[in-house]
Amino acid sequence: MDIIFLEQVKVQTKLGVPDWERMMPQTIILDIEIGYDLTNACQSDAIADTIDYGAVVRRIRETLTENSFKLVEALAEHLCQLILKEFGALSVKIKVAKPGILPGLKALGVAIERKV
Ligand SMILES: Nc1nc2c(c(=O)[nH]1)N=C([C@H](O)[C@@H](O)CO)CN2
Repeated sequence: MDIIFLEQVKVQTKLGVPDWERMMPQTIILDIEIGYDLTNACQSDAIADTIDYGAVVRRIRETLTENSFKLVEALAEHLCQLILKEFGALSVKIKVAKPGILPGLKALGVAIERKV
């Protein structure tokens, strides 16, 4: 499977289990691997034959402004389903990290993979 990757994407969103945590946006960091057949794009050199990674980032920022989640798990699932359905990806692997939440560790979060 060919991969389009987006590394260390910083996004502002309202996220967290306690109500107070969702009152203000916080920074999360996303690592995303989008599975897609890039054979045609490699030959044609045409953006129409691939998934425009800039469009994916813009859509992620938009949906994470419009939506608020309690769990990083729910946020990760939402993004996987959006990329599969709206961009025609064959698979999506996503890691969602919340930095600076607990003392003594750099970040925590989840990583999930979904396929069509
Ligand atoms: N598995 C998870 N555990 C926890 C989450 C989560 O999203 N998934 N979230 C929290 C709180 O939001 C915490 O980050 C801050 O109070 C706790 N555990």
